[in-house]
Amino acid sequence: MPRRIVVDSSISWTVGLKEFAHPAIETFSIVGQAGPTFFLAAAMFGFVIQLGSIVAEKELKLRQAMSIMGLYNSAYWLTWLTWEGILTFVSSILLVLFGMMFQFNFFLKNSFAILLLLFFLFQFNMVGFAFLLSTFISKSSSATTVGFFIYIIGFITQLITTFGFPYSDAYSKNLRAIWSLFPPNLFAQGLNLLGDATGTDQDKGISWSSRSKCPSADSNCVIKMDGIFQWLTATFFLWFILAIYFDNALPDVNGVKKSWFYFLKLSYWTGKTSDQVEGGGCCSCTGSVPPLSESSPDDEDVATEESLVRQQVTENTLGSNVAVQVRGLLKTFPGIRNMVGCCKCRKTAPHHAVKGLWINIEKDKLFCLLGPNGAGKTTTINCLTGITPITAGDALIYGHSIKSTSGMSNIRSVMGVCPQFDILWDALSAQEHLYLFAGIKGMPRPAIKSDAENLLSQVKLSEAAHIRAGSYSGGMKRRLSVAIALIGDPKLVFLDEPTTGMDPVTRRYVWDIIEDAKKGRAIVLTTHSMEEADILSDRIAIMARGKLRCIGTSVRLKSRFGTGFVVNVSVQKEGTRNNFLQNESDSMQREDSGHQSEPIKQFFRERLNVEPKEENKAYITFIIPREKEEQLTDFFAEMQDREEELGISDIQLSLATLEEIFLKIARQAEVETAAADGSFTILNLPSGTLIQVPTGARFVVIPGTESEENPGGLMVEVQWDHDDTGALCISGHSNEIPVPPHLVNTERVTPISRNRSSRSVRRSFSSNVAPIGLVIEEDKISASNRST
Ligand SMILES: Nc1ncnc2c1ncn2[C@@H]1O[C@H](COP(=O)(O)OP(=O)(O)OP(=O)(O)O)[C@@H](O)[C@H]1O
Repeated sequence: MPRRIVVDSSISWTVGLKEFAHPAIETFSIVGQAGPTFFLAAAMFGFVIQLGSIVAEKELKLRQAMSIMGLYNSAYWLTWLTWEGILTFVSSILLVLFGMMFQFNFFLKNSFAILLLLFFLFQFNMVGFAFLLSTFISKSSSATTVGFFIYIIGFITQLITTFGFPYSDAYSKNLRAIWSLFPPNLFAQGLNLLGDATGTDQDKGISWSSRSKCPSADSNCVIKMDGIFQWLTATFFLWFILAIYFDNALPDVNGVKKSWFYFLKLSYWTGKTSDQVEGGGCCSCTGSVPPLSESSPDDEDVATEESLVRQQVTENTLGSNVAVQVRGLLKTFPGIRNMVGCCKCRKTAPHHAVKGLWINIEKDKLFCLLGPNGAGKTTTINCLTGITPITAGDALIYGHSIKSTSGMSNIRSVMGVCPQFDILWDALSAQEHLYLFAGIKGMPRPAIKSDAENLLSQVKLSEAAHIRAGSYSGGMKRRLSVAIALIGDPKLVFLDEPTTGMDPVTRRYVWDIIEDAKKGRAIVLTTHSMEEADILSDRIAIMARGKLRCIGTSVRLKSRFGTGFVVNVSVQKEGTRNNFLQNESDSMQREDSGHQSEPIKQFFRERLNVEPKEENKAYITFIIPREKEEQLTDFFAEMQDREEELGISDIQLSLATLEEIFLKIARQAEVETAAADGSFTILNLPSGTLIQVPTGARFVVIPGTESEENPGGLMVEVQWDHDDTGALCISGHSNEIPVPPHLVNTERVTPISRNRSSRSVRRSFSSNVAPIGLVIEEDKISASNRST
C-alpha cells in the first residue's frame, strides 16, 4: 500500500492541495498536515534550548552554588523533570486541540489519548536525551552546536523513516532496535502509523483499543502504536538513568567525580563516606600521588594550635565554642595525564595545595585566612564546603564530618557561602535570587520575604531588588553574593574575598554587615585587603604554599612578627615653637625644616640608636626594633617632658602594619621554597651587570666588585613582590653600596640547594648567564646599613 507521507511538510502540503479544493480549506490543510512536522521542529528546538540551559547551569557553577547551599542532586533532576514535564504536556495538548479545532482527519479520526501520548512521550524522551548529553558537555557553546547537529540529523533520519526504513520485514530486528534508540525515528514511525490509519475516507484512525493493531488490515507493520509507546518510555528511563550515572562518574566543573562503580558501594547508599575523587583529564588515568611527609610547624603558635586540636581529637572532645575543627586537612591535586596531539599523554606533576591544617574556628568569631595567591585558601574553603574532596585528614563542622555524604548534607543546611567569583543567574533579580536560595535552605515562606527584604536593605540593593542581576555592576553582584551567603540565618559563613571590586564606601557598608553577622555564627573570611582583615578579624591565620605560617589575633601577630614599633613624630612649626615669626614665609620654613627636626633625630639616635625611616617637613617616622621594647617607657616619658624643647607637637605610637607581617611571612615561605628548589632570578643592575640572585634573598653581594677601597665588594638590597601567580619577582633594588666593614670576613650563604648540586650551580655559573650573588643574612645587617 502506498504510504501517505505526513511528516515531511513539503510532501504533505502537496497531498493537502489535492484533497482540498477550497482555498481556505487548503490553507487549513497545509497547517494541519504539516502540524506534526512543525511539532517535531519545535520539540527539537526545545531540546537544543534545554540542553544549552542545563550545560550553562553547570558551566557557570550555578548548580554547584545551589548544591553548596543544600540542594540535593535528586531534587535538582526532579525539578528539571517536573518543569519539562509540564511544558511538554501543555504543548502536546495544545497541538492536538489545534489540529482538532481545524477539523483535520489526522486529529479527528485518531484517538485523542493516542495522539497526546505520542507527542508527550516523544518530547519527554528528548528531555531525557538532553539530560544524558548534558553530562558529556561542559561548555554551553558546545551544547548549542551539538544540539543543532542532532536537530539536523533528526530531520534527516525521520525523513528516511517516512520512506519505510527500517520498519519492515526487509530489515533485521537488530537494525530496527538500533534505529529506534534515536527518539525522532520512533516519533516519525508513530506519525506514519497514524497517517496510514487516516489515509482514506474509509479509514477510521487508531483508537485506544486498537493501539496494538496495524493501522489497516492489509498493512504488514512490524511495530504498532503500543510498541512505540513502550520503546519511548523504556528509552526515556534508559537516558535518565544513564544521565544520573554519568553525572556522578564524569568529572564535574571542578574536576570532581565518583568512581565508575560508585553505585556498587554500600557507602554510596548509606552516605557514611563520600566516594568523590579528583577526575582525570582527557586521558582517563590520573597520576599517582606521592605521600606528603608530615613536618612539625616552625611557628610556636601554629604548633600550640596543632597540639590542642590533636589532643581534642585523641580525647574525642570538641570545645563547646568550636564551630569548625580542621583535623590535619590535606589536599593534593594529582598529576593529570593530558592528551598531547592526537595520541600522546603527558603527565603533570601532583600538587600539594594544602599540607595538613590543624585549626579550631570558634563560634561568634570571624576567622580570617590570609595568604598570597596560590597559598591554598580557596582550596581549604572548597574542601570545607564539599566542593573538592579532601586527600587526607578531616574537618568537623558543628560536629559533622565533611568526609561523609550525610554529614555534608547536614553541614550544608547550616552553611552560607560567598564564593570567590559571583555565581548568579543573569535573568533573575536580587530578590528572586534570595527567594530561591531561601527556598533551597528550607526557610518557611512567611520568613523568606522579611529576611530577603532585610538583607537587601543591608546590602543597599533594595532599589535594585527587582532588576535583573545581569545588569548589575561588579560591586552590586558582590553585595548580592554576600546577601545570598547570609540568607537563611546560617551558623557558618564562608566569605571568599567578599569585597573584591567594591568602592571604599560600599566596602564599609559590607564590613558593617559582616561585623553584625558575627553574632550567633562563625565566619571564615579570606581577603587580600589587610585593612579588612585587621578591622574585622578576631583571629588571623596566614597561609603560604599550603602551610599555616602563623595564627593569632592581629595584635599578637604584629607584636611577634612586626619589625617593631612605628613612631610618628609631628614637628612643631618654627613660628609656633618660638611664639614669633608668625608670618614667616613657607619657603623659609622649608629651608629651615632640616634644622628644626635635628634635635628630635638626635634624641632618637642617642637614646635608641635609630635613624628616621621617613621624613618630611611635618613629621618624622622611626621604626623602633622590638628588642628595645623595655627602654620605651622611660624613653617616651622623657620625650614627653622635653616636647617643647625638642619641637614636638604630637607623638603617635603604633605596631607594625599587618601588611608588613603578611609580606614578611609570604616572602619567608617563598624563600624557603626557592631555597629548596634552588631557584634563581636574574637581577639587571644599572651598570648593565647581570647577576643571579637566589630567589627571595634580600642582601646580595655583587661578584667581582672587591677592591682595595671596598675589600668586601659591593652589595645591593633586593626588593621582592608577588606576581599574579603568587610567585616572587624582583620589584626593585637599592643602589650599589659597599659591604659593611664588619661583614667583610663573615660567612656568606652559598646558594646551593638540597635539590641542586654544586655541579649544576657551577655549570650555570660558567656556561652562559650571570654569576651568582652570595647572600648576606638579614640579621647581620644593621638598620643603618639598610636602604629602606
Ligand atoms: N583543580 C586544581 N588542579 C590542580 N591544581 C590546583 C587546582 N586548584 C588549585 N590548584 C593549585 O593549588 C594551589 C592553591 O590554589 P588556591 O586557589 O587554593 O589558592 P588561593 O590561596 O586561594 O589563591 P588566590 O588568592 O589566588 O585565590 C595553587 O597553586 C593552584 O594552582
